[in-house]
Amino acid sequence: MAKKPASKGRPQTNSTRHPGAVDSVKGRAGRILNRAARNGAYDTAAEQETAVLVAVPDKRQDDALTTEYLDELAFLTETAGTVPVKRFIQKLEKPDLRTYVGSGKLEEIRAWVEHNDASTVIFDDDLSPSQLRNLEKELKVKILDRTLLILDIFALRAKSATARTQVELAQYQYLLPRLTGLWTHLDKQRGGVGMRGPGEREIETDRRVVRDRISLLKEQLKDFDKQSATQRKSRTGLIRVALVGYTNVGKSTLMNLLSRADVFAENKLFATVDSTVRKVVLETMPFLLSDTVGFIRKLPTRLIESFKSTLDEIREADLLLHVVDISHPSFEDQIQVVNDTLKDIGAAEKPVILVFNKIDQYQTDVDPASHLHNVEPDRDEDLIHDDEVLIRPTLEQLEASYMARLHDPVIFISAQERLNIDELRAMLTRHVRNLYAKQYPGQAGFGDPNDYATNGEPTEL
Ligand SMILES: Nc1nc2c(ncn2[C@@H]2O[C@H](COP(=O)(O)OP(=O)(O)OP(=O)(O)O)[C@@H](O)[C@H]2O)c(=O)[nH]1
Ligand SMILES: [Mg+2]
Repeated sequence: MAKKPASKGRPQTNSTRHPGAVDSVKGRAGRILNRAARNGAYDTAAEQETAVLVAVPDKRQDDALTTEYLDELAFLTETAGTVPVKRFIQKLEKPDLRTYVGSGKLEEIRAWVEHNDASTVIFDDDLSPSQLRNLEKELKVKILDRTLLILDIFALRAKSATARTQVELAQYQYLLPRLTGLWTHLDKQRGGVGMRGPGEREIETDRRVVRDRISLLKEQLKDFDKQSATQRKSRTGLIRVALVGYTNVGKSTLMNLLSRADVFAENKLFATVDSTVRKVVLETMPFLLSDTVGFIRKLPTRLIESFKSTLDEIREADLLLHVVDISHPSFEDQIQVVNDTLKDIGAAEKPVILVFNKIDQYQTDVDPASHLHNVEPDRDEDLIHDDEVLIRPTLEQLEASYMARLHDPVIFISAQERLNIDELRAMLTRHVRNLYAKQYPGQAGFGDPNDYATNGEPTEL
């Protein structure tokens, strides 16, 4: 039996957050999207829901890694306001082309879902349009994949017009190839073989409506880009520093600390979707500091690209503060994901300070499955041992090895407990000063805080 989730006190989410489904796309396309949302096909948070998590690791994938990936999926699920209750794992050479898992495992999942009345099944990889359709048909509950789940959290978090437009664009781009399948499916249901429902031409018209919407959103984003480019021009003459890193590592906490700003920080994934820029003054030297959206593994490049305006903050930075949560069991993996993403967006060559955060929380033995505790394991797979702990090197050992190994400057801090913050400030000051000397030689302006009329206080830009 599944452990029933405690739903009391959990946040209730009851909106259909798919954007165009309800209010953006008019006409038949809107109605069809709307119906899809009502059917639950793309609605990720109709009410307090329970979710089954499914992973299909590569046969060679390490079991501890599978646990960590699933743990992250459970954390994402919780962040989206859904309670993960059960996990299924199937090791395969390659996911099944038709239904992602094999037919035996699919039957197991179906039986469990039916017996326990779960409302959603979430897959840890992206599903193809036909996999999504087949799984919906077989399991008869809402099917989500990783991208859709992340998009849903983005939609929940995005506040600024730019961020909302970026999320909406990403959602439509995700949806477009899936519409064809969805409609064919609905049409078939209605008319059966040889049905004379809406013909190809009509479907094509509907798809065009969605494509038009995508073009419109792209145009809007271009306007936003122009505005922010103008804004950025007015800020020339100042060195730009960007906080980057995996999601939930403490970027916003550090931003608040360094700039005395009030940026939303929370123990949830993707607390920050909008980027924030502040002017910070250290030892009378001003510079710009921006807080950005966190990265995560398996984020499709297409999705990253719709966040272009946000990522421009990173691309145009003179220095990156790469924040790492050293207390996380897979922090090294996370560093790699961030470096790969930086490469993807063309920001790999920038100077970096590697900031290892959360040293207060560092333990030598860690549980790699903190979010999976109330999630019933897959009994058929002997992969996850709940009492499994990882034994790690001491913080001193790690510090020594990272200091020796990396070319980039490294610092170990706790933003929350304010450990080593003065050292970080000093390091940052040194680097920013050098950048000024290099980029604005002969310009001594930053020595006088009055030049910038900030009175030493951070300014919202
Ligand atoms: N123990 C500990 N917790 C920290 C530290 N720094 C931040 N946190 C916590 O970690 C969580 C995430 O912090 P955020 O500052 O929101 O992280 P972020 O990198 O901005 O996250 P996203 O915007 O979601 O990508 C919050 O609950 C913080 O309170 C630290 O030094 N030690
Ligand atoms: Mg943040």
